[in-house]
Amino acid sequence: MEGLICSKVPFQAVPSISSRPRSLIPPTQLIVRKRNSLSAFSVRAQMESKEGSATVATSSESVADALKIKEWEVAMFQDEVAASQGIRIRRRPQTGPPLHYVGPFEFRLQNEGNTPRNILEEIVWNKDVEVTQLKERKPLGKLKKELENAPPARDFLGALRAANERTGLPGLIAEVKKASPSRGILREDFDPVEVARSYEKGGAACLSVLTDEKYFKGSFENLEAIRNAGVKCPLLCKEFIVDAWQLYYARTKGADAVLLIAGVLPDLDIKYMIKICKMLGLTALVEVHDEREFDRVLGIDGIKLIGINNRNLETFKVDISNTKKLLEGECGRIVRERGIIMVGESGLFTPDDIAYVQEAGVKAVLVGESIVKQSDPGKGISNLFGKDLN
Ligand SMILES: O=P(O)(O)OC[C@@H](O)[C@@H](O)c1c[nH]c2ccccc12
Repeated sequence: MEGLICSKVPFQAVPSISSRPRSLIPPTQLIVRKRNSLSAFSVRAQMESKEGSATVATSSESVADALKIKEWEVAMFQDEVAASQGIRIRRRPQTGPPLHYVGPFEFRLQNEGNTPRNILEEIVWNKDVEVTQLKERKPLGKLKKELENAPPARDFLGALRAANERTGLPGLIAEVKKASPSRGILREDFDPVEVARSYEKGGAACLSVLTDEKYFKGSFENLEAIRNAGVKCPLLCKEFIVDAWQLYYARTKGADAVLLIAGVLPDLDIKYMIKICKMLGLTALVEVHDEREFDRVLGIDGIKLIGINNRNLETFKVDISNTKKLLEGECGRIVRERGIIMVGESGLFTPDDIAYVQEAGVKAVLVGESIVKQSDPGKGISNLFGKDLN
């Protein structure tokens, strides 16, 4: 199948794809290859001479091809819907449709769509592959059965509210975070259960446990171990959710809450996932980074907890004034009216930072780096708040 004979052929030069809406085709580099060992014609000729089973093979081959094309079209459509909502993250690489046959040639579209545009997109593409493989090993039916043995879901939102009322300070979601793509390794001697216990002792209301392995060096084993160690703080499964299957999985591993990132998930996905969360007893923390995401999320019923990430996950830029800016606008008025609990996320290091986001209107904060780096993470909490939370 080698023998690249032509590239940069204008898109219009290819007849059989012209029925596909042009808007779905990204800037294109067309790769046309001469088919040798498996030319469509030669295969067909061989099939015709053999008949019987060979004919079946041809038709199942074409069914598989048709399915692949459909899958590709659905994926493109999914991205188009997302883009119409201002979502820049594409759910999976746009490798183009499967190979098409034009006379003695086959072609495939190749373009910059095959390379992730930023780290968040790379993580999401990786997650898509990871989840597909996990699902094959443990289909939803099997997973649902495991729910029966899961430890009960605890009240994440209630714990944040209670902490806020008790201390007069934002309730703390303390993050069990070994590393991140932007900061590298945060804690060399990383014992997740030890860190979790220390956070609990230091007065954290809830914990966030990173479960992504590849980019954050987290794991579901960590989540499970913390839950099984008897830590009382409700646990947020900090994962890049791209598929409802992951919600069930998180629950079987002992999660009480999950993160839904508005910059990744279109409205319909968020709506659907919120419903499943409710069914499973999971609290959804819906994360936004800008006004447009905030506005979209407020158009969805049943959301009780929204996080404003001060870190742009596409560029890693951190700016805590983002929380203030977003809460000053019309969206801020709506959340106050509806009594939605707001969480200030990322980049919080000092008592002044905490006071600043509290002033902006958050009733909870999500903190990782500044406390996980301390030799005693629980002590890191009192340094962060400027007082002992107990
Ligand atoms: O370590 P920090 O700057 O205190 O940030 C914690 C948390 O907000 C951050 O880890 C985070 C917020 N949203 C996310 C989404 C995915 C991965 C990580 C995150």
